[in-house]
Amino acid sequence: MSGVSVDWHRARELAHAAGAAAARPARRLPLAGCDGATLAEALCAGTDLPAFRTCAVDGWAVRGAGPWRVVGRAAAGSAPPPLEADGTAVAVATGAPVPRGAAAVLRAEDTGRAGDGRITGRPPVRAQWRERAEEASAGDVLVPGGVDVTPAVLGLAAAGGHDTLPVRVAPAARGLVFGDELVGRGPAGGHLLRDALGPALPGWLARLGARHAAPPPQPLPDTPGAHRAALRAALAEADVVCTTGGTADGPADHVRAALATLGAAPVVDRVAVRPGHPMLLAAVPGVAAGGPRFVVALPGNPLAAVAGLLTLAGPLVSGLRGRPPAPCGNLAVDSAVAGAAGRTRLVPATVDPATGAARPAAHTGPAMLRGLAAATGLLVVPPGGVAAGGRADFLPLPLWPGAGA
Ligand SMILES: Nc1nc2c(c(=O)[nH]1)N[C@H]1C(S)=C(S)[C@@H](COP(=O)(O)OP(=O)(O)OC[C@H]3O[C@@H](n4cnc5c(N)ncnc54)[C@H](O)[C@@H]3O)O[C@H]1N2
Ligand code: MOO
Repeated sequence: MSGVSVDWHRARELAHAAGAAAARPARRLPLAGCDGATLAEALCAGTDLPAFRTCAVDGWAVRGAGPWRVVGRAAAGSAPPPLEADGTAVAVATGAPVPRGAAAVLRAEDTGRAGDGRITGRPPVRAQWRERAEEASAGDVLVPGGVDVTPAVLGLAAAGGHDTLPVRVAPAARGLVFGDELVGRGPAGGHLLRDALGPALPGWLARLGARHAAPPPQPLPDTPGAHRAALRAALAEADVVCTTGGTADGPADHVRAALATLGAAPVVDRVAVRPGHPMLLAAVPGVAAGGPRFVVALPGNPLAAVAGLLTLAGPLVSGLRGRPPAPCGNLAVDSAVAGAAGRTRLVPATVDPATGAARPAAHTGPAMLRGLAAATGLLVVPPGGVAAGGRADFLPLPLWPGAGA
């Protein structure tokens, strides 16, 4: 595989389009299986919310002027007796239907008892009930399609009377870390380096909106055979496979050759960006029914790998989930940042809460994670650089599961 470096913004568009074209059809799943999926259609209220006029306090539903004679009791979940005469009251619980004929509901603590046992008190100015349909009428759109199913959306769907939802489930993802020089535990030292990507990949993929089954990847050998075998196995179970290392053209860089043997077709091969230039997105047809699967090959330098994740894997996963890619903001930048000749530069940065300006982090070399760990986004610096006080695009880091990029 070979190719001309693709512009950074264009690479994100191509990755998103590839994902969107391969998005699986929506499925109707029980609520218990929908957390973290994407709502495929608008969620509409199946009933009025609330479905009936509901007591908002524990106390007394009354009719006419007091004092009121107690004629019955309405527990939550049971049909209340009606109030048929002025001067009568029914004991009500929060959540019970307001009895027919009630003019008011009084809080228990605002009432007393007359000597003959009748209820005394003054009806409140504000109704102590929830009006039928005050939150929504049956058929109203509660949540638009295309958004994340969060626990709040699940609760709302249940309140609206739904047992299932039409969703696109999060694509399955698998990370593969290659490098003979890597150790999976303990300190770096001698000629060995601690793997900084295996522990991070599942979390990054979850934040992009994909599911990574445990356990985190462990380092694999830098051999053509190990690449082929690991890619084959991972593609059999995951929609998106993210590899790290072996993307350059050195003697131990095997990912492109391994992908060629699997019949993979490049979607984006090398991006005009620093760090992360040798990144690759390829589609692998025919591995499973229902559309191609994808390999995102990320460079081994840790910050370059994250740059690749946000450039290619983020928009790809958003497309597969039936969502748009995360938009870049555009911020003032509080100090000058040099450009990289002919390439976009991605620089970890924070946003100054007082001024709203982006502040480039320190320690942002391709092999460093220190600047990224403190950052909330990547500043997208054009090839000509940006002057202090100038403006640049800013891609927020996905910092919570499903946030997307
Ligand atoms: N002759 C060329 N050399 C390089 C080029 C090039 O175009 N021509 N590109 C450079 C760029 S840019 C990058 S980025 C890297 C890409 O390297 P690879 O994807 O082939 O990755 P490796 O060579 O395996 O590793 C690079 C670097 O990162 C360290 N590494 C790898 N994996 C991990 C990990 N999981 N945790 C921590 N560190 C890791 C590895 O030890 C190397 O130091 O290539 C440049 N070279
Ligand atoms: O992509 Mo590399 O990280 O520019 O050094």
